[in-house]
Amino acid sequence: MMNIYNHILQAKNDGNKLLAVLIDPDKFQLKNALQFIDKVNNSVITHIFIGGSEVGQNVTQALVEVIKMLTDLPIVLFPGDVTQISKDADAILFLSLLSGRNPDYLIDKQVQAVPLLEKTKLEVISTGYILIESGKTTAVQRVTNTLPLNRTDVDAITNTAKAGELLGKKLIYLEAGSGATYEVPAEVIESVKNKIDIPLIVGGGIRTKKQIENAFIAGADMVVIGTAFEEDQQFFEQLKH
Ligand SMILES: CC(C)=CCC/C(C)=C/CC/C(C)=C/CC/C(C)=C/COP(=O)(O)OP(=O)(O)O
Ligand SMILES: O=P(O)(O)OC[C@@H](O)CO
Ligand SMILES: [Mg+2]
Repeated sequence: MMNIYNHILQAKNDGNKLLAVLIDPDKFQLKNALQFIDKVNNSVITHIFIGGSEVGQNVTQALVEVIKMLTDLPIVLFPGDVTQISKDADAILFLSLLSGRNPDYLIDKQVQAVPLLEKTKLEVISTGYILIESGKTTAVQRVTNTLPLNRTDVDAITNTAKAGELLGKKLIYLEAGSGATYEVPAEVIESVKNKIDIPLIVGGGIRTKKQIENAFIAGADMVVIGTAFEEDQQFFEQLKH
């Protein structure tokens, strides 16, 4: 099987858009796994992301083990902390929070992660993570004690993304934050897309098919959705037509 990053790169080059469901171990009930993952398997979803800002110890490992039994889709860790590293996932977004100025989330968590990653075969995907102001204080902002970038400051966001690419990041992730009031603006996505060559992921506050399409049209290669699937499983149906 092609590795996960190369598959994302190929999809980007072929113009095949990708859609990830974000499962937050903090909220997901294991007893619902069979029914939920069955819906995921029968949808247009291409990736399963697992992560959260505030997740208890060992919860992620148990969740990954169960989900892995239920799907052939790639399982990608999207961790808020080193405690969310599970050897049974396929890959990990190795995030550095480029929008903030908190050294813990720029480099320290990553250093702490190294001995844990060395015990796994996880594919490590270096990702520049950029939090964008979205109408309310999000969990990422609270946990990291950083400020998001102003959603109207397109230049600052674009330059941050470009700096990430120049630093060698393999992906850029524009994040409005889970449950965001406003998703990442299309003009921000467009501007970043025009400046970088690496794949672009966009997430936070996307709740309709139209918003997904708008993000793709603006230039997102992958969209990530958590809340809309959590709160309304009819959303799987809406995506079919
Ligand atoms: C390097 C390793 C292994 C860990 C640190 C990784 C870094 C720098 C993370 C950045 C900051 C962070 C807290 C990211 C979390 C991203 C995430 C999974 C968000 C998902 O949503 P939640 O923030 O949990 O939303 P809810 O409020 O809906 O629960
Ligand atoms: O829960 P939602 O608002 O879909 O956001 C998920 C987001 O954190 C992924 O980037
Ligand atoms: Mg959470």
